[in-house]
Amino acid sequence: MSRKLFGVRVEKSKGEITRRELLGAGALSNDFRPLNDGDYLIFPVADEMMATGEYIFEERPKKEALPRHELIGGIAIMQDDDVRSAGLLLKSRPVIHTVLHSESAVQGEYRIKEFKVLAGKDTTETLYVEYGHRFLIDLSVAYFSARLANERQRIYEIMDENERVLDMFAGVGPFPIALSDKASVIFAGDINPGAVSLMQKNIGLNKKRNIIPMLADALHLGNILPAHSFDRIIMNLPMTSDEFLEVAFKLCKKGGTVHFYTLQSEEGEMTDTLRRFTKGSIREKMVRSYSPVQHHAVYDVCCE
Ligand SMILES: C[S@@+](CC[C@H](N)C(=O)[O-])C[C@H]1O[C@@H](n2cnc3c(N)ncnc32)[C@H](O)[C@@H]1O
Repeated sequence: MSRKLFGVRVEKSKGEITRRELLGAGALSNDFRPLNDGDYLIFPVADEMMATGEYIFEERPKKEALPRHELIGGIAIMQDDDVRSAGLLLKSRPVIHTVLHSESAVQGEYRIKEFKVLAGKDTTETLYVEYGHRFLIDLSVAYFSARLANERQRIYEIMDENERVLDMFAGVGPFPIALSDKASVIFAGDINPGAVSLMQKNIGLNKKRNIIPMLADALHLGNILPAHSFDRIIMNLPMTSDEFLEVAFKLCKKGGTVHFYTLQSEEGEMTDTLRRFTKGSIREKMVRSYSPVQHHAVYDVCCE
């Protein structure tokens, strides 16, 4: 829309300084575009006293607020089934190639969501980069969330060199790949063949030589791997990881650490359960809020 407004006409060489002065004085009508007039610029102003005349200005197009979304590589995931907002999101950043609507919560043994394509390329695959590591992700095949990126980095930072690590629910391999530079070896199991296949590709993509991917039910790991042989064990299956605690503490060395992830409503909810397995220290930390009544927590548990 165009409108007749007061304006200040200045030489182009003085354009930037004038713009800043008008902005600083609160006089610039920023909803309208400045006019280009040969060697001059004309800024729209609210104050007649400052004006050099009246001019016709074009209104700037209003930026629409983008819908809430989670970004994984080139895929934006929206909670709402809204095709129009998905179109805005797709155009907002060149990196976004697909906008999905998550039609379900994480579900089933493989912890996968159902997705519908709202805009862009018809795919659930993308390439995601986290702290310099690259991951092939296929959200319809295996679980992945970028929200634990800082948590993976936290564990990397507290680790010692040459640790033996076990990830019992490794998915496409984000924890093993994030930790591999410090570890001597990482055993990484998952029950989902699709996740293990992507994990193998991700190990190759990041040229890691010390990760052993395993297609395995974590319940059987106590029969496959030597007892008390790991310095650090990752248990990221928040809904049901308590069912695997016996196996984890059988495999953890004395003095080693189990990182136990869970969904809970109150702080300390799992402390008594964990106390059954160790006399060592139990430290709890909130990872992120999950729903109005639950949060994702991690317990760093020392095996004694
Ligand atoms: C919440 S996801 C976490 C994946 C990965 N750690 C991450 O952060 O992206 C849990 C994973 O556990 C796997 N899983 C579920 N039950 C399992 C079991 N009994 N044994 C091994 N893996 C299992 C699922 O297939 C899924 O990939």
